Parts: sequence; structure tokens; C-alpha cells
Amino acid sequence: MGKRISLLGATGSIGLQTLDIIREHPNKFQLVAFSVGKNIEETRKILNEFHVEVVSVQKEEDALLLQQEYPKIEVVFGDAGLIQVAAHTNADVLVNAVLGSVGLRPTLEAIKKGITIAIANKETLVTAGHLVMQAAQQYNVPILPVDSEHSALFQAMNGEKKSEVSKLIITASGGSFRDRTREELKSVTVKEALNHPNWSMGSKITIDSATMMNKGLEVIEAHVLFDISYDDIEVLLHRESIIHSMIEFKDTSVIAQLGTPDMRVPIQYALSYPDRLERSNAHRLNLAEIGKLHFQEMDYKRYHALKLAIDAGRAGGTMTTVLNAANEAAVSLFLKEKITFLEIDELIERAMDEHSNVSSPDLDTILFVDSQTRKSVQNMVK
Ligand SMILES: NC(=O)C1=CN([C@@H]2O[C@H](COP(=O)(O)OP(=O)(O)OC[C@H]3O[C@@H](n4cnc5c(N)ncnc54)[C@H](OP(=O)(O)O)[C@@H]3O)[C@@H](O)[C@H]2O)C=CC1
Ligand SMILES: CC(=O)[C@@H](O)[C@H](O)COP(=O)(O)O
Ligand SMILES: [Mn+2]
Repeated sequence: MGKRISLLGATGSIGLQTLDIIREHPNKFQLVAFSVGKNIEETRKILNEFHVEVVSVQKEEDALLLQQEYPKIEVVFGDAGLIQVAAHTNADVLVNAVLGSVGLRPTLEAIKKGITIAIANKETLVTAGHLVMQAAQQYNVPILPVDSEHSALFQAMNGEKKSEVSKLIITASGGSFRDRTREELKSVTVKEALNHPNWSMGSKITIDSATMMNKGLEVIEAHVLFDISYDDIEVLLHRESIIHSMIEFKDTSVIAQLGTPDMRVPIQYALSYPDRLERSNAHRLNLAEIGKLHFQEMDYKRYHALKLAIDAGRAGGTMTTVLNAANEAAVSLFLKEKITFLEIDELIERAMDEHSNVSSPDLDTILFVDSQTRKSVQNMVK
């Protein structure tokens, strides 16, 4: 029957594209369980198409409703439901495409069950990457990147020795406001911020791209996944998002992974790894048609959020938990039009300044710091 897949965040941008891949390869992949948040209409469509064993929704009342409509399927809910989907379904692979650090505990529980993790949910790796990687090593579980840059790095690293890496070069599109000065960002709107030049993604990550926090989270994610020092991770502006990232080796060779901006490629690679599968109707890269690719040095003053993220990564301990939780809270406030675009960076910086760092935190400490940081960011805008 192929690999048994469980999927967190099935109604999101990555979740729906994961379903496309499963649909394209019915003999290779079988969806056995999935979670959603609040989108019950989309959940019904998925339940009507795929024959799953378990579904999790965010709210208890939605679970009760769906259980009546689908009596043969186990319907669970809340944070416990996410763990149920991730870890108690005997899946071969968990695709973690939920949004935010709520993905941490389900990931750890799935690892304990020996389930391979295909991870899009970068907030989990930023908030507690050390716990995820320690558990993966302990239970001998592969962590396969889905994020396009990390999939590119993973592919470029294939068969190479880490000791021979000179640096990772992570590309950044520049996001929705890449042609504006910082001064011009004072009065930008949510609608403008949600207009990413190259990718169609969920709202939170699109705002993260606009502030450049997405690249900051990705630098930390790369440090966690590939165990490369922050000194050896470079960010390069590349408008076209065609080169998804590259590795420079000691002998000065650079290996890059290229492709059209389509998340189904890294999603499929994480599912089919170590094999590659056909993508029959996909748009192929035509460099002659594109003609030129552009590159530009990163400006850390213009993109202050990137600097904050690298500072947090270098500090380590609970500082990356604070960075992530403050960012999640601030972006949510911006999307609700409660703060301005530039206040996102300000709130994160304040949360970091006010935090007393704890080194090598355990899970309880991480969860406590995450929740306290969200509360303190809320209080900053009252
Ligand atoms: N989109 C992209 O191209 C990329 C995304 N990523 C990462 O992948 C992750 C998902 O991103 P994306 O798909 O864009 O996000 P979306 O906002 O599109 O989707 C998020 C998914 O998570 C669900 N969800 C949100 N909050 C909760 C919660 N508290 N409990 C349970 N479920 C919840 C949503 O449910 P519902 O909608 O039903 O409420 C939805 O299914 C993020 O970590 C992002 O950084 C990484 C690389 C690229
Ligand atoms: C598709 C993907 O992986 C996103 O994280 C993407 O990288 C966002 O683009 P920028 O952050 O480079 O604008
Ligand atoms: Mn990315």
C-alpha cells in the first residue's frame, strides 16, 4: 500500500500541497490521519476523499459535530488530538505542516514512536531544536526537511562530509517590501504585506518573509538540522527564488539546488526520499526563458528581524524560544491590525531584552517560556 502518512496542518498551504502529492502517487503514499485547525468545510472535503483512521480538529464542538457525521472515523481534538494524529496512528512518516510551536510536542511524541519526520513546521525547530535533534538521535529517527532552502541544502549535502563544508548559503527573496526603504515601511498595510513576489503561502510565513524573520528562523533551522556554526551560514538576497540554497565546500566548489518556486517538489522529495518520483504535470525550470538571476548582499539594518534572529541563535538556550513566541504573537497582532508592521520587530526585541536566558532548557522550561513570552507581548500593546 505504500508509505503510511500522517499529516499535521492538512488545511494549510503545505498541508493541501501534501495532499496533492499523495493524490498524484496513490500507490506510493496513503493518508492515514490528519489534523486541522478550524477549517471544517475543507476538513469534510478531505474526509470525503481520503479514507483515514483518525482526524483531529482544534475545537471540541467541531469534533462532536464531525463525529456524528463520520461515525466510522475517530475524531479527536485540541493539543492531545495533535499528538494522537502524530504518534498513535502507526504511520511511517509524519508530515508536520502545522503552524507554530504547537507542533513541538507532537513531533517529540512521534519521534519516540520511531516515526520519520518530514518537517515544514520551522517554529518547532526554532523553539526547541536541541530537544528534537537529541530525541531523533536517541530513537534513530530521520528528520527530513520540507522547507525549500533546507531541502536544497539537504540535497546539496547528499553524500558529502560535513567536515568539508565551508559555508551554507541560504537565499532570500526579500519578501513583499524588498524594494522599499525601512522608512517607507512605517505605514504599510496587511494587504500589501501579504503580497509575496514569488510564493503563495500561509499568512504568517508571508509576513515573516516581509520582515525577513522567515530567513532568521531559517538560519536557526539550518543550524539545528545541519549542525553548522552561525559563523558559517550566510544569507544572500536572490529575487527570483530559483536557487533555493547552496553549499560552498572547502575546495571552493559550490553545489546548489534549483527549481521553479513550487513547494510540492521538496514535499514530495521528503516523502519519497531516498528515491525521486515523477512530477508529471509540473512546471519545469527553463533558465533560457528566465535569462538573468540576481544576487545582492544582505543589509542587516534594513532587515532588523534577521539580525534579531541570528543574535537569538547565537545566544542559544531559551532565547530562540522567546524569539519565536514573540514573533508568533506579534505577527498575529499585525494580521489583526492591532500593531504596525515595524512594531513587529520592536516587540520581539523588547521580549528578548527582558528575558533572562536559560541554557539547555528541558521541555517544561521551553513550554513555560513560550507561554510567558506570548503573554508579555500581549501586555506590551495593552
Ligand atoms: N507555505 C509554505 O510554502 C511554507 C510553509 N512553511 C512552514 O510550514 C508551516 C505551515 O505553513 P503554512 O502551510 O503556510 O500555514 P497555513 O497557515 O497555511 O496552515 C496552517 C495549518 O495549521 C493549522 N493550525 C494553525 N494553528 C493551529 C493550532 N493551534 N492547532 C491545530 N492546527 C492549527 C491550520 O488549520 P486551519 O486552517 O484549519 O485553521 C492549517 O491547517 C509553518 O511552520 C511555515 O513556516 C515552510 C516553508 C514553506
Ligand atoms: C517556500 C519557502 O520555503 C519559504 O520559506 C520561502 O523561502 C519564503 O521566501 P523568502 O523568505 O525567501 O521570501
Ligand atoms: Mn523557506
